[in-house]
Amino acid sequence: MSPVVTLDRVTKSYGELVALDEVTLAFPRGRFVAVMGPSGSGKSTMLHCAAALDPPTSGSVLIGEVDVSGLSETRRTQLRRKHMGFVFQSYNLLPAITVEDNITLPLRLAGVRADRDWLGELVDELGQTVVMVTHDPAAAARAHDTLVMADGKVIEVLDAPTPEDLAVRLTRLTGEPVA
Ligand SMILES: Nc1ncnc2c1ncn2[C@@H]1O[C@H](COP(=O)(O)OP(=O)(O)OP(=O)(O)O)[C@@H](O)[C@H]1O
Repeated sequence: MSPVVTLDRVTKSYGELVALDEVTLAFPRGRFVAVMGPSGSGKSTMLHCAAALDPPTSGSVLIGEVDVSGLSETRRTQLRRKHMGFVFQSYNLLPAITVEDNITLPLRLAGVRADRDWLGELVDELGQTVVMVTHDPAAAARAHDTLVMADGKVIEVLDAPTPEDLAVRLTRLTGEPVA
């Protein structure tokens, strides 16, 4: 069963730049959550902190009961391999293997065989949590909830928005029409 991921006042700074600004939120078990927002709003930074890829500058990240913010790189890697699957934008995918294999790669690196019959039913049947960063309102509208980010903050949490709702909100934020 996938754990709930909780961010409590998580800030990530790169020098003077505050990429993530005191973000507090929870990714509940069994939810499919989309993350939208203008380029540079902090979507990837938030996801990297939530998935224990990067440690926050301040605040805490809990994966289940475990506070991962102060863990060593080695411990974070062990935790990721057990609990997380990743599909990055194309530059980070391994092109020779399938999407399914990309998702289960961390599990297999940890020496665990993924049961093929379980894959796909992940969210609805097994309570897996899926977080998807996208610029596509139609893709985000397939999620249960959509987080909208701007300037390192989560400015809205929308419950089952339509693609049109999302396009209007993003156009307001970016000043450019969203397809
Ligand atoms: N490793 C880094 N070093 C310095 N600045 C960074 C680093 N990673 C991200 N940033 C900065 O942090 C801010 C947030 O970046 P982030 O990649 O999280 O935005 P994003 O919303 O995912 O953008 P995009 O939609 O373009 O992928 C940006 O100003 C970015 O330049």
